[in-house]
Amino acid sequence: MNIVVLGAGAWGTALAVGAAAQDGEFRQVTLWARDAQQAEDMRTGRENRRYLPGVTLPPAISVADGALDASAPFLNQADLIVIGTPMSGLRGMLQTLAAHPTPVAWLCKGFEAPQGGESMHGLLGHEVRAQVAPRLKAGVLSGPSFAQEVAKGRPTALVAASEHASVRDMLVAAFHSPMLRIYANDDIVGVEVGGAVKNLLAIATGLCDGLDLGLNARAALVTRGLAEMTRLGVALGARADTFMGLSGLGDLVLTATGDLSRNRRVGQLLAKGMNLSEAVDSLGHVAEGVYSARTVVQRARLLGLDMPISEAVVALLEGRLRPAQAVAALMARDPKDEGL
Ligand SMILES: NC(=O)c1ccc[n+]([C@@H]2O[C@H](COP(=O)([O-])OP(=O)(O)OC[C@H]3O[C@@H](n4cnc5c(N)ncnc54)[C@H](O)[C@@H]3O)[C@@H](O)[C@H]2O)c1
Ligand SMILES: O=P(O)(O)OC[C@H](O)CO
Repeated sequence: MNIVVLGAGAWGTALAVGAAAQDGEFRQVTLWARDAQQAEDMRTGRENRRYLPGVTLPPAISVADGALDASAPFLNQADLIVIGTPMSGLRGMLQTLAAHPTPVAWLCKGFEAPQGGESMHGLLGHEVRAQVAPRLKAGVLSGPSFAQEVAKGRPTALVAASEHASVRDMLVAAFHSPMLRIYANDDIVGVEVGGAVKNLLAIATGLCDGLDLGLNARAALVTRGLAEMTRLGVALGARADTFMGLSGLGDLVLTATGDLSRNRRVGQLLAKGMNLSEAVDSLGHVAEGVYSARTVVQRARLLGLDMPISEAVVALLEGRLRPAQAVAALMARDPKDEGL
């Protein structure tokens, strides 16, 4: 099987390693980086020192770079093309691949930043695809997964979501292995809402832990955050049970509690008094929740939904509330019934 991964950040590299390390079947993996210097460094050192240090690139990985052209031979030879960029790179990649017959999957989790001004709202990956590449057979690979653990072969379960069975099947064939279980799901709306909203909630729990508010408070945020995620997803057309799965509850638990999370780290740093741009710059990696949060709230408001935790996170990121004020605002809300 021939797999191409476009984007050599932490997660694209980890999945390239996961696919290339499989025994018993011929695998050729091409890892494309937009930065020629980074690509040369990976070729010579057999390591992605910038984004995934300490992990050796297996021989089955070849590294490509240069301007990405839809007619590049390595793209035409692929059985599966995986887009490993952040949400900010997805639209351009899908435009480039729009006429390709090969199945495509993206890895990014979030809402794209609004295109065309602040009054517009951002889109999920499948909505961007519908706009720019409607004929492309595509889907998303999501679920609880820190790149460093996958690259080291630690047990992980993911979900492959697409409306096309052929894309789900191709993702399972490409990545399912003894250490990496891939479940299939046809609810791409639910899977994408889960991946986007859990990032914002991880900022909230990072803040909660950074302020030392306690484990009770964190459990409350995770549980009521799951209710917000489900509320938004169902209103956008998802199935409620998807939020009990890997891309919903699973990824929320991982990201909201795991110290490898960059989104959680942003919340912890804000709690310590760092400003947002310093916190983001200190990561060296993307934290999608920072860029998606406003769209989560915007879309919830358009649908008439109440999402108080998400509202508090946006107020905090925009500097309208300080950390302690955000907590006070959440606790001061009127009593209500528990349900969704
Ligand atoms: N790191 C993880 O553990 C992990 C796990 C699951 C999902 N994700 C998601 O995967 C996506 C990528 O995360 P990451 O951790 O690999 O990010 P990262 O910050 O480690 O790397 C991002 C990479 O994308 C490249 N890039 C950015 N814009 C690009 C563009 N327009 N064209 C080409 N390349 C571009 C950068 O040069 C960099 O190599 C995010 O949406 C993230 O939420 C990450
Ligand atoms: O480090 P984060 O917060 O971007 O989270 C990484 C993955 O999405 C966890 O599943």
